[in-house]
Amino acid sequence: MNLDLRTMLVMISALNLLFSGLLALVELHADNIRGVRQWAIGCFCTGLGLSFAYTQLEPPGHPWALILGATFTLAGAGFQFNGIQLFKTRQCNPVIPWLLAGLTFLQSIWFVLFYPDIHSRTIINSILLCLINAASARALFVHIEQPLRTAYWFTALGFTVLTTMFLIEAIIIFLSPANTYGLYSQIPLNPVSFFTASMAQMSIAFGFVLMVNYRLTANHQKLASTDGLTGVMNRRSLEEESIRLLARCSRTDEVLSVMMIDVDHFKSINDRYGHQAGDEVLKRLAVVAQQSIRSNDYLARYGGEEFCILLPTTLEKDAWKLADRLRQSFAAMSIEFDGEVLCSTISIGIADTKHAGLEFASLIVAADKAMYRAKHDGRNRVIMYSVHARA
Ligand SMILES: Nc1nc2c(ncn2[C@@H]2O[C@H](COP(=O)(O)OP(=O)(O)OP(=O)(O)O)[C@@H](O)[C@H]2O)c(=O)[nH]1
Repeated sequence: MNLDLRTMLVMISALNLLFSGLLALVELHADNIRGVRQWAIGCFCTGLGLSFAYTQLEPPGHPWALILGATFTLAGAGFQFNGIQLFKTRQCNPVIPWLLAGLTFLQSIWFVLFYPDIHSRTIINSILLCLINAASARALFVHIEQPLRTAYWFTALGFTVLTTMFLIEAIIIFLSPANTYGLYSQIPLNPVSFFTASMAQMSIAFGFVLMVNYRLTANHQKLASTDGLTGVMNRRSLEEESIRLLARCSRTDEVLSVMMIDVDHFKSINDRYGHQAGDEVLKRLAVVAQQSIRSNDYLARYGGEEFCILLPTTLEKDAWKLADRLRQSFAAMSIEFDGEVLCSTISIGIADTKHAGLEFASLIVAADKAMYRAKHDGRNRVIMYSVHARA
């Protein structure tokens, strides 16, 4: 197969410029997702660098095209690395692309203008590209939740191919006799490395878009399953979770408890201190409740001033102890709002699968019954369905 270097170089530089435009468009609408701008700049620099390199395919190329081609390509790889760090919400060092560009610029000037040596120049460039691409691959080969992991690893694969390719290139050029390597020389290394780099660059750009897409999907899923005021799960996702947990209970004979929590006289808090003060009480209750439960329990805002907690592998009487601790912590709390100090209490009803059955609806009805019994008995207390509320 006779691969034409010029066509490949034109294609890959045009694709990189196109991807930079695409990523710039993605950036416009990817609110809160950091790093996309760096990737757009990175692709632009790489595209520009490769366009300069193109002019070298017909000797004699202009020395400044050589120098600028390498400089922009290295800067592009640096911007891509920084974009990954920002995407991962890590600190990034803005100096990295400039440092890589500066180093490449200086060594290229030296080995092009003052001491022409294509071998040393290409080896140094290949080593720098190998290192920065290895750093990008390393940053992406991490264990994170799916489906983002697929996108990370797909992109990391592109960087790994580039790393390996530049390493092999550096070794081959190092071992080859002087004056036998050139961008335009007819050696098998050039078409192979051009083709591999083109494929890798393309998969990296696709990988970036995939990463943004999966991050946006995850953000939307989180928004759809979270209560906007308190940040805990909403009723819909609690119901989804309950289906899974109750199916496990029926398979394994495990027990599950449900806790319904309702703020006492909440209407009068709203009426006396205002709706925002009421919101603050709900937020503080969510925080205390979250701190009181285990990592495998589920807290959700069930509606208005009502919260619900699912407690897997917990009997009613054990849930009672936890609920009473939560009731006491909340009652002891003073909530400052707008110069006023508010105190509030909660009533809690508890039911478990042993007494109320394996249907989510029947568990909620039972826990609600217990909670209304707590209200009826004077509020600020915890009632178990099996003991006091079963009629
Ligand atoms: N601030 C605020 N108030 C809410 C929210 N959702 C519901 N409410 C209010 O919560 C109040 C609930 O009042 P009620 O159902 O009468 O109950 P209560 O006053 O807590 O009385 P008991 O439950 O019997 O102790 C209503 O006034 C609702 O408007 C919310 O998100 N924020």
